[in-house]
Amino acid sequence: MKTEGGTTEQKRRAGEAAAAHVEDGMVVGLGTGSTAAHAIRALGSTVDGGCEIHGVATSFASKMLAREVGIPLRSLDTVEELDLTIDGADQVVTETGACIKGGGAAHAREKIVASISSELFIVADPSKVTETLDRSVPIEVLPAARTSVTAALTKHGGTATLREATKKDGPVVTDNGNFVLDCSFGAIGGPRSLGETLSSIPGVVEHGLFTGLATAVYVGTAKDVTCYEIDR
Ligand SMILES: O=C[C@H](O)[C@H](O)[C@H](O)COP(=O)(O)O
Repeated sequence: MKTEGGTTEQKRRAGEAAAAHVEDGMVVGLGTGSTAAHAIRALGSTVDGGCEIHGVATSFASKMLAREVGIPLRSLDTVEELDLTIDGADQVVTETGACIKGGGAAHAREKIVASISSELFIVADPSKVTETLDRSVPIEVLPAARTSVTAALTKHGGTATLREATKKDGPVVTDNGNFVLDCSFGAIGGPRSLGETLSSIPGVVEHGLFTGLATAVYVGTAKDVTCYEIDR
């Protein structure tokens, strides 16, 4: 599992602080990645303690971890709404909650789950916090559209690279059977409008720019956690 950047302790504090808000009866979106995994483990302990919740996984990885720690699951294709989702980010602006996600190629399902959640808590370590988003944006594409989408991204000022797998020959294949283009735009001044542009390109399944979704950002440090509440 990807662990670049912050320390395990920072991630654990953020994940556990967010998980502490889960209450009996909630349906909870389970994010993907090394930081969200700490929240999933904390929720497993809550279930062990008698709290009755259901989880909705955003990836095969989070589904396996949720099963391992005993969280009862509902399938994403059966739910209309969720109470709360806890998820990580590759980069986040704490003032607005805008973030880049998809370092683990899970952003398509993550965005569906976030979009139907009353609350979205982003959990992060300090290395993820920025004033301006400027990392590459992961873009999930239909395999047949990788060349046409790459050309469209170039026209929009981006430089796209097909994400290669590390322990398999060829490209990364997402849980949905698609490819991922990592597209650099430099500093992103208007993430919402860039997101709308990306969504309009035929063949794009989903992009990793999340705007207007987060309701709080939890940033864990070595000693404590800071919570930034977002007015969305
Ligand atoms: O596709 C993966 C997700 O968007 C992750 O939530 C994101 O990459 C952050 O992961 P991590 O907490 O491991 O840095």
